[in-house]
Amino acid sequence: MFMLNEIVEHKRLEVEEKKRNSPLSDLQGKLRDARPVRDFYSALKAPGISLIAEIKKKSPSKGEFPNRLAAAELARLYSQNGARAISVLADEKYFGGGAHVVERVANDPSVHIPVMYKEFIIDPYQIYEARSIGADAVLLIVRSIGDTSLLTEMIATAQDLGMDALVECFTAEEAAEAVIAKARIIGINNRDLQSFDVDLRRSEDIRSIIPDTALTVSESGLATAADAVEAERRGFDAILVGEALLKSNDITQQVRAFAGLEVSQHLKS
Ligand SMILES: O=P(O)(O)OC[C@@H](O)[C@@H](O)c1c[nH]c2ccccc12
Repeated sequence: MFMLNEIVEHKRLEVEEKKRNSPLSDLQGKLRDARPVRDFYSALKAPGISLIAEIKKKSPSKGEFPNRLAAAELARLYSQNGARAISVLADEKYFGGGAHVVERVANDPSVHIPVMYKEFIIDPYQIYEARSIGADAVLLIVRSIGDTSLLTEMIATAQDLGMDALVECFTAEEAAEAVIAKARIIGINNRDLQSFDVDLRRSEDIRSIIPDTALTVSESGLATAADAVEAERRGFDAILVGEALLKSNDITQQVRAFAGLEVSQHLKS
């Protein structure tokens, strides 16, 4: 079975269990006490390429990442070195994250940049969960939602709660669907979640069909700061980077390089 299908099937069971343990009405009650929303859209729109730095322990394609820092420490390091937003994996089984990890990062007093709840969202319930634990944005994967009217409803739900949605696509058809569903931020995943192949060029072709009214994010497989410069040159507003930061033995330096704060050695001369 393709990996994305397997994850989504498992997610349905998880969401049913979460709903039994804390019904939607409980989450709605918690919304009042959630920390105020930080503006993800404006963070990405700021001049220059915006780095969304990711926190995850492992992934189905890469296994465990060597980094040993706790999530909140990583988040502080990201935010102090030029990242404009943080993406935290909420999925536990496949990515080693969890809602509690998102909650810890989003409520850390030293983290001042917006936090995205990175999850395989298939039910509006998860969007309420994201806000109730202090997240500022959610990821919506067109392929796992699989229905334009549900996608439209979920984008609206996120916005009603004051959050933004990063709507992720793999193909031109999915990008067109995101536009129809009124996505304001559209991510193009360079890695196919079924085959795991990374193709940075394909995302440029897809980007060209997205109107300028939406912000665009190049996601996955960016390996060096030169890839960030290239994404900017191709007109992307932001990049989403995980592995290249998490496996670096100088994370501070690597974050600064992707954020455009350091000129890399070979460009200096
Ligand atoms: O670690 P990378 O290759 O820099 O990729 C980060 C991010 O784009 C990737 O984790 C991702 C993008 N979309 C997803 C959807 C689900 C899980 C993971 C992802």
